[in-house]
Amino acid sequence: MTIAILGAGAFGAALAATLGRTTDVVLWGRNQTGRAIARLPGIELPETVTVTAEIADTDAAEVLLLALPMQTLAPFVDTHLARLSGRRLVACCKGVDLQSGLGPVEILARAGGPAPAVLTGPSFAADIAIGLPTALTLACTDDQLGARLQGQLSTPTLRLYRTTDVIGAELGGALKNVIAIASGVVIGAGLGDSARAALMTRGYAEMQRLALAHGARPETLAGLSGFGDLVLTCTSDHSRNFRFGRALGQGSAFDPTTTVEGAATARAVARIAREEKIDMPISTMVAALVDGKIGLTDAMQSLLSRPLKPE
Ligand SMILES: NC(=O)C1=CN([C@@H]2O[C@H](COP(=O)(O)OP(=O)(O)OC[C@H]3O[C@@H](n4cnc5c(N)ncnc54)[C@H](O)[C@@H]3O)[C@@H](O)[C@H]2O)C=CC1
Ligand SMILES: O=C(CO)COP(=O)(O)O
Repeated sequence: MTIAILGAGAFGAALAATLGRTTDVVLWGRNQTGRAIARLPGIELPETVTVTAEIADTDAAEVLLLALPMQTLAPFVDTHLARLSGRRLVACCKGVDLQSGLGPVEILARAGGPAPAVLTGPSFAADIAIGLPTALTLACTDDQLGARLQGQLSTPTLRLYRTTDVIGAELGGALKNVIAIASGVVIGAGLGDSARAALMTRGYAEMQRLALAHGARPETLAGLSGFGDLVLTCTSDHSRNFRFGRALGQGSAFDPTTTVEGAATARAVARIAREEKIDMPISTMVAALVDGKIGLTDAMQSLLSRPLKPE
């Protein structure tokens, strides 16, 4: 069997590195030259991985993993619709499309193939690539297909759990990035670990509020794709979302070419919360901070002065 990975960034390359230990992989990057991966330096891909800049090389693969930044997914699918049509697709991105408010699986469904899946959960690319133990969620509404993918995409060090709750898995992965930015802000502004714990907990409450309103199951939010990834991303210096928030909190510069999924997703979530009247104070504040519509002091004041209420 051959698996194709579209997107030779950090996550795509990490998946290629681990999947290449058990199967043939084609890793496609739009500007890829040679085998070195710019976004994941120092990783040597196994011989089973073909690295290419020619997208037609992915045409024979049984499964296609799309490891692209969320805001590029919809235009990518539209551009390559004929090529993706009817294929077995797995989204490997975390976020909400700013333009449409859709998650990655609904966007992949445009290609009209078997039920698309999403692979999400707590994992840093660098950890997966060097074979450190990692557990992720594979979500697919078709459980038979999900079970097949679970087997095909698990490796000795990458353990996949399965669910049919696609909405819950997608929203957990999208929303935790927004809360990770907020956690970074708290740490960057010197507010301390206690404040971060409070923020993560209240952030988790608002993740659940939005996800359950959209039909997610609570146990999915409590699993790897929700709680698990929230913990990882809010507490680790390896997270780009956390580091971006920390730079905001410190008032320091941040490399604008870094992929920070939570920034656009915060804007999308703030809009959804407003339209659907769902109380999402932290995500709304992150969107305002990212867009420079509010300063740090006002943001903190506004969160701390909310009416007291039962937990
Ligand atoms: N890096 C990590 O540790 C993890 C990342 N993810 C998710 O994976 C997704 C991708 O992130 P990374 O690989 O980390 O980002 P990255 O910044 O390392 O790489 C993104 C790649 O996408 C390519 N790309 C951008 N726009 C494109 C387009 N229009 N067409 C084709 N290629 C395009 C870039 O050239 C780059 O190679 C994100 O949604 C992220 O949340 C998920 C788990 C772990
Ligand atoms: O999603 C991730 C970990 O699960 C990667 O986090 P960052 O995108 O914040 O680096």
